[in-house]
Amino acid sequence: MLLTHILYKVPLLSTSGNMNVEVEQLTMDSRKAGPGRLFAAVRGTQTDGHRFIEKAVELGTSVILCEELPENRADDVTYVQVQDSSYALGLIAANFYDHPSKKLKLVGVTGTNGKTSTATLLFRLFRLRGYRVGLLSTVQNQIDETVIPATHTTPDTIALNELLSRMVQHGCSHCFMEVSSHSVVQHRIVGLHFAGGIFTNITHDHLDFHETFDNYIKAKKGFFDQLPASAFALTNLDDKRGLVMLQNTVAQKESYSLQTLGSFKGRIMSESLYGMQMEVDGREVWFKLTGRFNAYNLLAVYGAAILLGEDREEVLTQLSVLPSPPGRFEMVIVSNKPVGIVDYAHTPDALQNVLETIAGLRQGNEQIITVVGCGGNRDAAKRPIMAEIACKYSDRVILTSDNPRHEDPMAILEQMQAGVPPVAFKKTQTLADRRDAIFRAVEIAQPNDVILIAGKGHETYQEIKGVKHDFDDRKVLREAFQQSIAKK
Ligand SMILES: CC(=O)N[C@H]1[C@@H](OP(=O)(O)OP(=O)(O)OC[C@H]2O[C@@H](n3ccc(=O)[nH]c3=O)[C@H](O)[C@@H]2O)O[C@H](CO)[C@@H](O)[C@@H]1O[C@H](C)C(=O)N[C@@H](C)C(=O)N[C@H](CCC(=O)O)C(=O)O
Ligand SMILES: Nc1ncnc2c1ncn2[C@@H]1O[C@H](COP(=O)(O)OP(=O)(O)OP(=O)(O)O)[C@@H](O)[C@H]1O
Ligand SMILES: N[C@H](CCC[C@H](N)C(=O)O)C(=O)O
Ligand SMILES: [Mg+2]
Repeated sequence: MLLTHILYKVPLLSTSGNMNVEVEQLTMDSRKAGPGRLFAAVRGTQTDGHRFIEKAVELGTSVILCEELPENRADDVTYVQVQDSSYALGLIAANFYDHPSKKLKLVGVTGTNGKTSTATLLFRLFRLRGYRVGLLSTVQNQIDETVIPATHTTPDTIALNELLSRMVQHGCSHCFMEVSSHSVVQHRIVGLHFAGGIFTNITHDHLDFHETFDNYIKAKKGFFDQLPASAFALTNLDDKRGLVMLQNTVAQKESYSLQTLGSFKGRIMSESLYGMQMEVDGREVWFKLTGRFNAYNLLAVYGAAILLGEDREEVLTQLSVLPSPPGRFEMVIVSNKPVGIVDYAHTPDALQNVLETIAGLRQGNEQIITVVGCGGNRDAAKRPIMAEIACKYSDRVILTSDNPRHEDPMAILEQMQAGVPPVAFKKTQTLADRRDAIFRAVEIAQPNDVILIAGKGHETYQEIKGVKHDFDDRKVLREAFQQSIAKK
């Protein structure tokens, strides 16, 4: 595509060189630069892409997008100077791929917890309704049946537009995507045309990145601020910040609630570990999902489907057969063994929700045994809080490693231990090896107990010092159950 076409509506500060050059590929990584390519120099958290402009030029790159022009410029290279490279790159990527987001109905889900659950349920519901659908989520990206591994919750702006254009080529009518707060701040979603936005909730997370809770709220709100008037903005009225999100949006304001009157109203009538009965807009429905947090997810999915023009009755019937998304309250059951639950709860709020749900469904004197850890190189403030929550709701707690990444596992565990109240010392144990921790939980459990393995959900690896080792909580738990059967 011609550079001049790619730059349509991009605010430019200056340009130098041939503007009629053809661009065949976009990249923000100098290592992938080369002839026929545009390299966007983006300022990151670790380094500054501007430092690699020379490298990109050496590799024969045709066009450089940057905020500061280098002093020594190559004659055969075109330089485009903009105020903000990542913002400009959003517009450029949308132009380059010919605005795929306008050719399908794109719905974004944002919030601290529930994005994957809500987006995945919407994807499955619309597949069930016979549409061709796309999904961009933490667990995986999908174009109908084709799975494309995900590296981020929200892909970078180039990958995002490329995936959307593949969805359009495949004939997808809808795409449901997670919008992480990082993606809003890093302008990954600039230039996208949304048909709708959903807010789930906001609680403590990612303060390592956003620094203050206010910045974090602003990041989430930034998504609704950029929605067009043709879109719907569906918010959770029961969240303290639900209305703030919609304060400045020009989109059609809609809401859902379990507590007050919203556009979509729900009520839990009864629940068990295996499902729940809800009243949704006056209709009674049994869902395979359980827990108050899932009642919110289901209500958001129902609301979005109706706002997208689907039939109420049909939507509820189809929603009632959907299972939990992978690693979200996923049951691992081996005969005569305790109930195992693998859940991606990796924030204080999520852990509290899951444990409250389990505690609420307890029938008699079953014990709740929780295995939990916290990821390295991520928000450290949540570590003691998560340990405290685990102790509050569980009869036994095993503190273990999540993805230590580049941190010392024991140092993370010490920070978690700081949150264990003295009265809970006796019931708490620390085993840094996650496999050992899961086996230990099975060893101490009685047949009716519930074992919660929290934090990693669908993940199939454990990241230690930059290396991803095979690890799947569900498989390890199943192995532990089987070994305990074999021992008897
Ligand atoms: C903190 C963060 O979000 N980092 C993301 C960000 O990296 P960065 O801006 O820090 O990049 P950097 O390493 O400083 O480099 C700056 C620029 O120089 C370029 N570079 C660098 C080296 C080189 O030799 N040549 C070169 O051109 C890089 O390609 C980059 O464009 O932009 C990169 C490219 O898009 C991402 O891969 C990277 O994600 C890292 C891997 C990450 O872990 N991100 C997490 C925190 C994240 O984004 N998570 C959210 C979900 C959170 C949630 O809701 O749970 C997500 O959306 O996934
Ligand atoms: N609506 C909700 N409110 C609160 N907690 C939830 C909700 N939905 C799910 N959870 C809990 O939070 C965990 C993460 O859920 P999910 O993966 O859907 O969130 P997410 O927003 O996609 O997270 P991430 O930011 O890591 O992408 C689940 O395993 C569950 O314990
Ligand atoms: N998207 C989240 C996932 C955290 C999952 C948890 N298992 C961990 O590794 O901390 C993040 O990157 O912060
Ligand atoms: Mg997610």
